Amino acid sequence: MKTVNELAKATEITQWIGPTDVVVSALVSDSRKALAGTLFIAVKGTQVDAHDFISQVIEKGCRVIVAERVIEVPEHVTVLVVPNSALALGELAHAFYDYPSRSLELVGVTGTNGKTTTTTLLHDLYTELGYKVGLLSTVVNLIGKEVIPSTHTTPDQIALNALLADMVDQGCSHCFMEVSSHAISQHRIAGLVFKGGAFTNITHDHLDYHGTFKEYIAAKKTFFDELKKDAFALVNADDKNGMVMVQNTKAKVSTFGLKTHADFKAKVLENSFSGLLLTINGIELWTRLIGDFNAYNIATVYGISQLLGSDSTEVLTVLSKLEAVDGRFQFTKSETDITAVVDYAHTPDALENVLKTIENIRTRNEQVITVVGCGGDRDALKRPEMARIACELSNKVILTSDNPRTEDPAEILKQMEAGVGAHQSMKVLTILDRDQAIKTAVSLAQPKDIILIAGKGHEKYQDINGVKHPFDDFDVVKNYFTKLKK
Ligand SMILES: CC(=O)N[C@H]1[C@@H](OP(=O)(O)OP(=O)(O)OC[C@H]2O[C@@H](n3ccc(=O)[nH]c3=O)[C@H](O)[C@@H]2O)O[C@H](CO)[C@@H](O)[C@@H]1O[C@H](C)C(=O)N[C@@H](C)C(=O)N[C@H](CCC(=O)O)C(=O)O
Ligand SMILES: Nc1ncnc2c1ncn2[C@@H]1O[C@H](COP(=O)(O)OP(=O)(O)OP(=O)(O)O)[C@@H](O)[C@H]1O
Ligand SMILES: N[C@H](CCC[C@H](N)C(=O)O)C(=O)O
Ligand SMILES: [Mg+2]
Repeated sequence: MKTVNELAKATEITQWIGPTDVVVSALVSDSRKALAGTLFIAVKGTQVDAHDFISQVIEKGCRVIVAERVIEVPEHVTVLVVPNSALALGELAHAFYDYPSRSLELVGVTGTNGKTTTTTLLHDLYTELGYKVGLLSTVVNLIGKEVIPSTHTTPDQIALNALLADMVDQGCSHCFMEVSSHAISQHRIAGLVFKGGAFTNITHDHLDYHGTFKEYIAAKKTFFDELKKDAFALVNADDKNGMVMVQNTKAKVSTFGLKTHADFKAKVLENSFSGLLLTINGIELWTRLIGDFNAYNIATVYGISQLLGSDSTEVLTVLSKLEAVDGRFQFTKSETDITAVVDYAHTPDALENVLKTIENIRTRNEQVITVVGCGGDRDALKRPEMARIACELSNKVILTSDNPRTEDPAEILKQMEAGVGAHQSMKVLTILDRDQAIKTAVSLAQPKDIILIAGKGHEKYQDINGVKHPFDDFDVVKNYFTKLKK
């Protein structure tokens, strides 16, 4: 419970209409969840403008409304007019939950790829170091070992602050969280105090939402623009937009990388199906993670740990024991010696990295068979690109469905096929049903071949028209492997 007076201190209010001493039991931004005593914040979204629901929530008993314009309400209702409701929602939610980020070492990781991997490694690292740690990620949210299912990469303002408050209540010292570009644009992280932020990389994704690559960069950069002076900003020195991210930051800037000079510099010595041997700032380290891109992730994690003041030797010892994240280069072998790799590569860059990793670590001239699709209601421009990359770096490609969501999967596949050059088309099969596509890959594979199943990684469902049908790439391929005769 909080009074409007207390809450109002947390955000800019341009006009205040009505009573000031009202008690608020909860914050709500979805009219369907409004109850008597709750404060309703009207946010204009991509589908609807919640200002249209204000009279409905007043009927349900809301006595306080936060809105972007003056609205006519009964006398007993308070209206707080704010310049930006989404921003106010973040700041008010932070205040409502007693400013939880101030009591945590909160570190945010942004970038196109590598957020889940780095934040999860950080969670596991700090847990091993003896701390109770929170994690907010695409795969799962964790408070220590307690699992809270994840619906977004970065939760909305209310859910996010409620989770951070639970972390504080349950004695967490740190929280590592993914910061998606959608979250930055929608002010889901407004009001939070970050101990530091890290930038992994930026490549083609989400242009459906941000419009242009320039706008996508600008959205990510805002995160660093808003870090405080005593925070750290760790960026990828090898990414051409790494320094762009921190052009206007007040935070203390450090870099990591493999190719150019960097404060935390990694060098890959060996790369195989059992892991990576690398050096970080000259110290040798063995990790179970696979692929050069994971050397970047390890360098990010190591860099953050040093910026948080942890002991370098202790950190490196633990890092060498950590397991890969679910659905990230997760592999299994059939009794007939076919390898299947399940990976969450759902962007052109990630797909290229994973296929190049396979190219580097395969020992003989095995065939690489790639099964890949692209999600519906997401950036369509990456579809032909991903098909082109799959063809260039595989011996055989099976184009299939990912999460079509509300789109026609056959149409998505046509857009992917447009990326396949005439000289490559012999390599390509299109099989809409993902289960059948995986089955076909298994039947085409010879002993020693490698099947890459890309795009869905850890996901346990296929979203078709809003219905989540149980589906797990790893289980499906393992099942077809068991049916193979030796
Ligand atoms: C495109 C997008 O990001 N949409 C997010 C956005 O929804 P929106 O702007 O479309 O909202 P809207 O439906 O127009 O509604 C506007 C407001 O009206 C309210 N409303 C709506 C209906 C109603 O009856 N009553 C009502 O009050 C809503 O609660 C909302 O406050 O705000 C919602 C509330 O925070 C999010 O749940 C929703 O995420 C959707 C489900 C989504 O799929 N988002 C994905 C793209 C996303 O956010 N992904 C990133 C990761 C991307 C990556 O890097 O891989 C993530 O962080 O998860
Ligand atoms: N540092 C990296 N650079 C490039 N590609 C990477 C990197 N780390 C992981 N990948 C690739 O990207 C895929 C997604 O990795 P991860 O889940 O860690 O990224 P993410 O940023 O959390 O993605 P999302 O935006 O969906 O939350 C992996 O399966 C792998 O193929
Ligand atoms: N966080 C990403 C996940 C994409 C995963 C892929 N399987 C798809 O459905 O496109 C997104 O929401 O765009
Ligand atoms: Mg993620």
